[in-house]
This record gives sequence, structure tokens and C-alpha cells, in this order.
Amino acid sequence: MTGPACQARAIREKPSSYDTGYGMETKADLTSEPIWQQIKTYYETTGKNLVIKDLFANDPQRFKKFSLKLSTPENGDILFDYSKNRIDDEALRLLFQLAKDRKVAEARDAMFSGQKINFTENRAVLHIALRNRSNTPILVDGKDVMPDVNAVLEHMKQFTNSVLSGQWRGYSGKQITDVVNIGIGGSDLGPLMVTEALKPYSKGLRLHFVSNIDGTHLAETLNKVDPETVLFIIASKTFTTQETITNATSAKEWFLGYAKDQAAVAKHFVALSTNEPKVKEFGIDPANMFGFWDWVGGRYSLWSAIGLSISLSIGFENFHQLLEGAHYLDKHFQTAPLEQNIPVILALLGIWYSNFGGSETHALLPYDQYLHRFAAYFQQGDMESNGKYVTRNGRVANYSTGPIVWGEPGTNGQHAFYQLIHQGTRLIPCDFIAPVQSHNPIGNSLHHKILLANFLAQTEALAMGKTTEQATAELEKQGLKGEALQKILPHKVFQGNRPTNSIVVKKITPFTLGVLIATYEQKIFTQGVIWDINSFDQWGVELGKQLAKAIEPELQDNNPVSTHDSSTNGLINFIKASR
Ligand SMILES: O=P(O)(O)OC[C@H]1O[C@@](O)(CO)[C@@H](O)[C@@H]1O
Repeated sequence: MTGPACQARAIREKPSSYDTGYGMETKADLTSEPIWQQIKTYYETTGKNLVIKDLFANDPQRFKKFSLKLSTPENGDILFDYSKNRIDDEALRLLFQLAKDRKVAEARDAMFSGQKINFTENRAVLHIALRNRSNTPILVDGKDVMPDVNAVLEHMKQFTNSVLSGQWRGYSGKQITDVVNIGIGGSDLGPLMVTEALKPYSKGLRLHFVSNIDGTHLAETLNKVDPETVLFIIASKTFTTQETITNATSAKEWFLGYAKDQAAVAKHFVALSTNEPKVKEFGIDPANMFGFWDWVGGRYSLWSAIGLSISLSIGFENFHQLLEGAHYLDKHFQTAPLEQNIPVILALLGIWYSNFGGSETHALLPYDQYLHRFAAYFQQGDMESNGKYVTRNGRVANYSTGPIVWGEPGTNGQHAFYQLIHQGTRLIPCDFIAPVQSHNPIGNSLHHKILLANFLAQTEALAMGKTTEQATAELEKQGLKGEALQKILPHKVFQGNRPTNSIVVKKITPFTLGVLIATYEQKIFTQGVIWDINSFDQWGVELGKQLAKAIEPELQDNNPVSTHDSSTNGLINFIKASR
């Protein structure tokens, strides 16, 4: 036997006795857990037949029972409404028991205490320390990490204030006007999403983000900036990512074409990394380096020095508010009982639909144009964390793990893909996010009222649908009858019963954005624990890089190749012949 089946057998035989980093015994296979079978039975006998519309009709208190409110210190209440789901008390009771049996709370405490739960890289997972504004000691290898965290924050603050005040000058004595963040993945997506989401807080610098190795990305950006007034941020945890180092090198060459003097680099290039030797090798002075640590995962790094472009965009105080918001949610995650724990509830609902309801994706639908990169950010956050098929004890999972995450802001999505959500054949759980207040209340808030009306209408329509009787009455009112009515009628019926969560904040502020991001981070963590996967490594991104390194030299000349499968050979040779 060869191929995947053989590989799967090989993986399955791996001993399951090695430490998986939680300091607990390795878990049994998820589907062999008694509680899993209980949930499966309940779903098959009752759960799959639950009708949201009937659940509301039978319980006038449903909204009250299945919604939670967080009262933030200065940013108003945050409402989390999960009542428009296909769940009842028994389903939730079973799901909370699953979280208990899979030791979610213990794993959470292990993460927060600095245990090396990222066991394939032997690392702690401590993005929570980056925003630990309570400064409670968090030890890694016996050393409290908080003094170092605070030292980097202080460096970020000083640098931000120096640039924004005009004290920091370029090589010709001019103030900085533009910042170009060169990074990819977690060194790009977080800063980009947050600076877009918090544009109303901009202090005036123009932010640009270059990530793709496609020369277009850098070329288009360099056309917009002035070498005398641009600051390049080279953001890379490893400082070895080919796209980033190539883009950074080209940017430096472009810059020196104008500045001429190598000494000018120090005024226009800073680095964000864990790898000081590589930063020095590139030619950036360590004094211009903002460090972080291997226990910061790339997709969880916007709270670290990787967030420097955020700080430069909105000011350090607002960046600090972002940290405060995330810390506020972390404390909720650490202290709230599982039954009132928002990230845990989101995680369990996701498991209810994906592992029992057969859903494959999860939609994030922010009704706020500034949040237009929110879903894209969590494509990495969720899919690079939980897109795994091997469990912590080295076996191939016989159940679904991470969902496909996607989404666009409302109301645009309504004119693109909501047809499928409403009347498609697939179960697509959707999270709607909406601010009560807009940063742009133009037209006496007419626009925002229409936006909110659409947000509210969509979750109602998805839940309640439109019956045959309702559709018939509407068509008759339009004058249709008989055959003509019967022809169109089936297409006008909405099954409804499409589950949604609604998260409503007072306004998208640095604090509330921090709460939202941390909420989804902790949801992802919780699902990873229940699925018993390591949510914090990303070996799956390595094979493509390795093969690209082998193919790149083959593209240097036009000699035909035959070292690959016939498709790859054919593609390479076509490209060579077409140049
Ligand atoms: O920050 P860096 O080390 O340049 O990595 C960039 C991105 O590359 C990865 O795909 C890992 O290789 C993401 O996990 C990471 O955020």
C-alpha cells in the first residue's frame, strides 16, 4: 500500500505517549469520547430537526436566554446574540459538557501560564502576554516576560512619538509622511486590517502595505512615495521569508538610488523581528529594530512590535487601547464560566454545525466598511491555526477540523453571495458584526440607519425565511394566479432556519476592535483544544516553499525541464517557450 493511505497508516502508528504540551495526559480520540456519541445521537434524533422560527415561537424569552452583554469600562456595552441558532437547552448542555470533557479550561490556563503548548516547536503561546496590561507575571523558562514586553512597548511609544512629532527626520531633513510596511501573512494582515478598521483615528501618516512577491505590489507603492519622506518597516518574525526579504532588498536599492549614502538607511528603515543577526545582515541597525519572541505566533503578532505600523497610523495611545480591549476579553475568557463565555460559545456553535451539521465554511460579515479586511485577517488566523488533519497525539483525525473562513462587509455581500446563503443547498453559519454608531453619520445618519436595517433584516430573514403561504399571498397581491403563480412560487419560498450570530458594539474603537479580534482568537483556540490539534504551528506552508526553491533556478534559462510530473514539466516548459 502506498500513497496517502500508507502515509495515514504511518501517522496513525505514531506512539501517542509523548507530551503534547498541556501537561496533561494525551486525549482519547474525539469521536470515542462518550459525550461525542451523546451529541451525535442528540443531533440525529433532535438537533437536526430544530427550527429556529418555532424555537422563538415557543419561548418568548429566547433572546434573553441566548444572548450575553459585556459592559466595557469606557466603550459601552457589547451585545452577543446567539439566539438565532439551531440550538436548545439540551444541545448547549451537551456542548458545554464536551468543552469540560476536552479540558478547555485547563488548556486555557496552560496557555496563559506560559506552558509550551506549541509542542512541535517547543514554544509557549503568549500573544496574551503582549496585551497583558495588568502586568501579572507570566513566566517562560522561569523568567517573567513582562519586563521585556513593556520595554518594547516603550520603544514603540518613543519611536511613534518621535515620528509623529516631526522630531524624526529623513536623510534630507524632512519629516516622514509615508510608511511602507513590507511583510506578509501575520506580518501584514493584522497591521493592514487594523489600520483600515481604525482609519478614523489616523494621525495623518499615509500607510502602505507591500506583501506579494509580485513586483507590481512594490512597484505600485514606490510610485506613490518620496524617498526623502518615506519610512520602510521590514516586518518579519523570522527575517527569512523570501517575499519579504526580496521586497525589502528591492526597496533598499530603490531608496539608495536616490539617497546614495548607505548611512541614510538608518533614517528610513526599521525592522520588526525575532532574528537580530538577520536584521543586522540586511543592514538595519539593531537600534532601529523592534524585537519580539518565538512565543509570538505570526498570525497572533499584531499586538507585538509587528503592530508598529498601527501605532504610527493611529498613535501609541490608541494602539495601547487596542491592547486594553484584547486584555479585557482575555480576562473574560479566563474568568467567565464556560456557559457565559463568549469565545467558548462561538467555538461550540461552530463545532455543532461543522462536526454534526456538516457545514464546511464560516462567514464573517461585518456591517462596517472600515472592517473590510476583517474576514481576510481571520482566513489566516483560523485556517492557518486549525487547518490541520493530524491530532496532537499523532493520529489522522476522523472528524472535520478548521472551517473555511470567508466574508465581505455588508451590505456589499448582499449583492454578491447572499443568494447562496439564503437559498443555497449548504449550511453556512454566519457571524454578523455591527456598530450602533458610525464614524461617518452623513445625511443625518441616514446611511447608517439603512446599513443597520439591512444587518437586522438579514439575520431575521435567514432565521425566519418566507413560507409558501406568505409567498403565495405576496404573488396573489401582485395579481398572479393559477399556472403563472405556481410556476414562480417555489423560487420565492425561503426555507429560513439559517443560523447566525450577531455581535453589536457601540462603535468600532481601538478598544472594541481589540475585544473583537481577541474573541475570535480565543474561539479558534477553544476549537483547537476540542479537536486536539496544535493550533500554533504551520508546517503545511513549508512544502510549497521547498518546491518553489527547487523550481526557481529552473526558470533562469530556457532549457526544457523533465524533472517533475508531466503537468509541472509542461507548465514550466510552456512558460519558458512563451517568454
Ligand atoms: O513574519 P515572517 O517570519 O516573515 O512570516 C510571515 C508568514 O509566513 C508564514 O506563512 C509562515 O511561514 C506565516 O505563518 C507567517 O505569518
